[in-house]
Amino acid sequence: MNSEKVAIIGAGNLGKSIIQGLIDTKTYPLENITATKRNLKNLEHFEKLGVKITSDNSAAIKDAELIIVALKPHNILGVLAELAPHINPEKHILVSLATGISIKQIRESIGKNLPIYRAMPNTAADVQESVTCICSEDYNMERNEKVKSFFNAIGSTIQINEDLMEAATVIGACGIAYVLRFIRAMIQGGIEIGFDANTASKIVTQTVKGASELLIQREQHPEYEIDKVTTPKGCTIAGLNEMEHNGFSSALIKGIVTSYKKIEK
Ligand SMILES: NC(=O)C1=CN([C@@H]2O[C@H](COP(=O)(O)OP(=O)(O)OC[C@H]3O[C@@H](n4cnc5c(N)ncnc54)[C@H](OP(=O)(O)O)[C@@H]3O)[C@@H](O)[C@H]2O)C=CC1
Ligand SMILES: O=C(O)[C@@H]1CCC=N1
Repeated sequence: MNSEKVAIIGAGNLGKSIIQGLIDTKTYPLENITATKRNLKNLEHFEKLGVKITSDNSAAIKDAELIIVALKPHNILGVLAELAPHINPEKHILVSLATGISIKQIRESIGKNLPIYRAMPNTAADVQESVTCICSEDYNMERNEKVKSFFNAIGSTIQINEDLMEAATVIGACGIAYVLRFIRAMIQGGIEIGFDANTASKIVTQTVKGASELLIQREQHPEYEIDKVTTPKGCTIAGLNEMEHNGFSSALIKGIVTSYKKIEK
């Protein structure tokens, strides 16, 4: 069990996924986690399990060491400026999850020289399968470990440079939505060729998991595994080529680049 207290400021979609993941791993005592948002209604189920909830951000960070800020990019700087008088640079470690907001902007809005990290997890935190990219200008090993250990509790972590945080947002965080849309399309195809939705979903989700595990465990290039499936003159290559003629890979790459350009830097 990790002993430090954690405040999660702005527990919306992402914040709640993280809290759910932490609850299931039991890596932090639940009474050491405080979650905030203005309307507390949909955090009440966490409170019943022992997580503290409040609308008072300054009260939430009072005893906390780790401050995880899961606010939207449009209001994070304003909320942090309000919170600044309550931030103690000797005690607090601040981790922002906000897309496109730099460490420099955060430091300027707080006006204090505290350790600031940016982290980009994804909503698979809910089931401890997030990959979280982390960057900081903090070279303190102990604090680095604390931040890494927080996100390792809900999946795995990768240390990157800040200039790659937007790219990490696109392939790691937006990536969940791209993959889910791909899965939905496969299920729809499965229904059209004969399966009921439930059975198609079971086959497709396990197939996606299996394909991922092949790459994760064997560390192979996707095309190496694709070659094993594509029988010459067979049905796989016929289908794959038809997908490519219709712009499958191109559509994905264009979508990724469009998402990337959409992030204001
Ligand atoms: N969703 C995702 O998959 C990912 C999101 N991100 C980033 O994480 C951040 C959060 O995204 P997401 O969870 O989707 O957004 P949400 O809008 O779902 O969550 C933000 C939460 O902040 C709360 N909030 C707003 N103002 C305040 C305030 N003054 N004090 C306390 N809480 C406040 C809101 O609740 P209320 O109105 O009740 O206060 C809301 O639930 C964003 O910056 C996003 O870019 C990063 C990776 C993945
Ligand atoms: O769509 C968005 O802007 C946020 C960033 C990553 C996931 N959701």
